[in-house]
Amino acid sequence: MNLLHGSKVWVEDRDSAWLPAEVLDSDGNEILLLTDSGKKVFASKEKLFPRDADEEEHGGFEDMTRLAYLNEPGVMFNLRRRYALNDIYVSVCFWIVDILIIGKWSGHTEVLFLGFSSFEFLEYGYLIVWLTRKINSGQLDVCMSVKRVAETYTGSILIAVNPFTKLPHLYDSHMMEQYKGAPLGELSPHVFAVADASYRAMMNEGKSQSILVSGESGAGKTETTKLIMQYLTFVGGRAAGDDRTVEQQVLESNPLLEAFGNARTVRNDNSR
Ligand SMILES: Nc1ncnc2c1ncn2[C@@H]1O[C@H](COP(=O)(O)OP(=O)(O)OP(=O)(O)O)[C@@H](O)[C@H]1O
Repeated sequence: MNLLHGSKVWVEDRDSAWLPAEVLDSDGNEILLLTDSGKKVFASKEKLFPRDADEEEHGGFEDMTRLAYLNEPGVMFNLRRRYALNDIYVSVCFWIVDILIIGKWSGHTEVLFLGFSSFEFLEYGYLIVWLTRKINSGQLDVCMSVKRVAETYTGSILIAVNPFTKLPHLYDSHMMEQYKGAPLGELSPHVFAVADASYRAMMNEGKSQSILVSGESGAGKTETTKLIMQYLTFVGGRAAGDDRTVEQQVLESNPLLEAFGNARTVRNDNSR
């Protein structure tokens, strides 16, 4: 990592977890930093993370893979910025980026067609590393052209930050209508987008789908699952021969769900 005078970094802090800071002096074993709050602190090189100060200007990225540095403080800061605007959902999208490379090897023109995951591509400058390795090992003499030819969507993780407050505008019928049939990634990240994608996959492929909702106690798993069920009842309609709507049927099963395994935890007094 570049630690010249003026380099932007993240430094660990006991109260705020991470603080934005700038390098003042990197000559000694310990790096001297000036935090954004005006404090001078020393920190060892291994404990610092690079920071892109330009990204701090706007309200955060919907897709975390757009961050210049996908490190812990960068991710936390992005979530915090979006949370401050009541944008509680953020996605981490995976794409396969297809790259066409034209190069020369032993006087012959070589055309290579390669697929990189968006993570490799964005986080590690993987392509540069890969090309350098090819050239160093004599597998490529000259690289003449590199072109990004296609991007294929492969999967997505949705991160939800518990708002601990009611945000009805996020879940009303207008919102459900918007996400109905919209390709994943076209609209802002949302639990309805994930529910819709799995519903479409089930209908189109005729196969069962799974949505994994994971998090610590009190993170919002039960609320998220209820929202998924609400959305599925909205798009699912009613089974032939049953007068009850799917929504009625699911809601009728809720007291049963709630009757099992209720146990208060330190993080959640409504744990189940
Ligand atoms: N999307 C949301 N909107 C508003 N409030 C929420 C949301 N998600 C969670 N909450 C709040 O957080 C509380 C805890 O959420 P929830 O019961 O879903 O957690 P959990 O992950 O299921 O916890 P446990 O593992 O302990 O059962 C809820 O009672 C609710 O007040």
